[in-house]
Amino acid sequence: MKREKGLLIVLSGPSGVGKGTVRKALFSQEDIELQYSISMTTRQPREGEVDGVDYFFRSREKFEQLIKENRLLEWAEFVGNYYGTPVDYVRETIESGKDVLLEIEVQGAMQVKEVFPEGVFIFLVPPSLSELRSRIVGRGTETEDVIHNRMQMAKEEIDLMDAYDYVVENDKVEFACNRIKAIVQSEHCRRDRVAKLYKSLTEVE
Ligand SMILES: Nc1ncnc2c1ncn2[C@@H]1O[C@H](COP(=O)(O)OP(=O)(O)OP(=O)(O)O)[C@@H](O)[C@H]1O
Ligand SMILES: Nc1nc2c(ncn2[C@@H]2O[C@H](COP(=O)(O)O)[C@@H](O)[C@H]2O)c(=O)[nH]1
Repeated sequence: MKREKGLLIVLSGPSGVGKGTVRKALFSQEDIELQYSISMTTRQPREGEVDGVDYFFRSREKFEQLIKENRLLEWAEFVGNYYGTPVDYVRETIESGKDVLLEIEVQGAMQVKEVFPEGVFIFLVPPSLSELRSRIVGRGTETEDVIHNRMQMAKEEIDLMDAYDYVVENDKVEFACNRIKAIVQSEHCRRDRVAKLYKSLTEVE
């Protein structure tokens, strides 16, 4: 069904919970079509990460210039690096009737909520904090210092999960992916039903 406006879906959760892994699983499914909002960051690329695919990797100067020019929908400093969402892509995608997914941390998500309260806000949680630590360590991309800082941030982020519309456990990737798919499908059904009712109640006789 072609919709007038797409959904803005925000996926947050502590670093290492599996947002990227679950997102990739979601994007490989045939019964759901989402567009991914590629973020901008000042952090160094990890091995295998590609500019323009995983992130737009930019200098701090460039990032600060984009903040000044209001070209970011939201931005935040996370463990020493800037991260932000280019606004044009998000607006254009929604206006074209397609759903867009933002994978961002909580400070940024709260900024998006101010501008797009009609968004769908999903918080991904690990089965436990020790499992979260094992996942970050197992990924092998961060130093012990960074892992410590990210675990500290995780506790602060979990305190804010009440602000989200949905909390989804990432126990198994397949289960988490199916839960998110069900949320998106039910949000579509709900909004289509409200739009239909609104139309029928406001049509001139
Ligand atoms: N359900 C799961 N069970 C076990 N391991 C998982 C699960 N989901 C993800 N992982 C593993 O956890 C590690 C972190 O996953 P991922 O990089 O997707 O997390 P993230 O939330 O995107 O992290 P960041 O916010 O730091 O980018 C990866 O090694 C991934 O393979
Ligand atoms: N506020 C924003 N947070 C973002 C954005 N893109 C990614 N992120 C989040 O940052 C942390 C760290 O990411 P990593 O790739 O360095 O591990 C993680 O929680 C991401 O979800 C963004 O555009 N805005």
